Amino acid sequence: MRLEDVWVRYHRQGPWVLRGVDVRLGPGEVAVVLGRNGVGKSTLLQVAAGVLRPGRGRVTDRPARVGWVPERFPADQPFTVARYLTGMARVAGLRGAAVDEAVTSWTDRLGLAAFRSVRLPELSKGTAQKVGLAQAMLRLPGLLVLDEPWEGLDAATRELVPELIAEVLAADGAVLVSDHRGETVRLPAARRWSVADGSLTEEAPSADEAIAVVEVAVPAARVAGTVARLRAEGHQILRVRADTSIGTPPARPAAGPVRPAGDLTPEQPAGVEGADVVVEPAAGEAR
Ligand SMILES: Nc1ncnc2c1ncn2[C@@H]1O[C@H](COP(=O)(O)OP(=O)(O)OP(=O)(O)O)[C@@H](O)[C@H]1O
Repeated sequence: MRLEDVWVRYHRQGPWVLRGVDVRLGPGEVAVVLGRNGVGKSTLLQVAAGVLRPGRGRVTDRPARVGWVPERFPADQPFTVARYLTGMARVAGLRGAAVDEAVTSWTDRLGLAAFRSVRLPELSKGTAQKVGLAQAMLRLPGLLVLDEPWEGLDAATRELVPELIAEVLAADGAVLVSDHRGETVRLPAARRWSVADGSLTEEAPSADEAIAVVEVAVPAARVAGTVARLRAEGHQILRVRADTSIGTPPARPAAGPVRPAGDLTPEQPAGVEGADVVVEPAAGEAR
């Protein structure tokens, strides 16, 4: 997705909140939008999500499926949690049994099972925020936009946010997230975009730290999950390769043909006995 020379103001004669923002976010990338209160972070996110049209400029290559989680979930709607999420699943294009499956699985995962028949206006702010997260994830989005997602959430759900982000990234989606609480230390691999005076600047990763490469061996069946988790923790995945020379548990059944080293990608881990994941810590990570 790309923002091309994006200008935004809220009134015809009002001040420009964003002035000529030009930035690109690729598949599998996460960016954190930083800046002081009122500087325009939410404005930028709304433009990226497609809920606000820029006065000038344009957004190109936005993925078809966007998950948008506003800073405050609009809970003043006369639906129960289940009715609302069912409707949102249909809006997201799910049909038949997939609708109930998605609603059940996301309400379970976000601790909303006990609230399925509760009306939205009766929810606490934190519970309503969880409904906001659930509706964005009902169908895995190609772009997930989260405005201050940690705000008002309980500790367990705060822990879950990086996991959801990792799942979108693992499927080659992109994620944009704003943060003024410093919670995005949980996303050390994220690009950092700073908004000030209507402009966006990207903070360069610190280049003065030594980098080490760590090789990790995992069962082939767990490669995709391991890669997603390491990425979410901020590590850069350099390579995934098959390696039969590493001690294999004797009870393990013989596998199919083993691909040569270098033949695997994190997205295509199948068909090997075991695999090495070579990771490198993200720049700036404490060691
Ligand atoms: N709907 C609106 N109508 C008029 N002005 C608005 C509107 N929404 C935002 N603004 C103004 O645009 C500017 C940027 O607001 P925005 O919410 O994007 O900032 P922010 O960086 O996300 O702030 P915060 O960290 O407090 O959420 C602010 O001056 C704000 O008052």
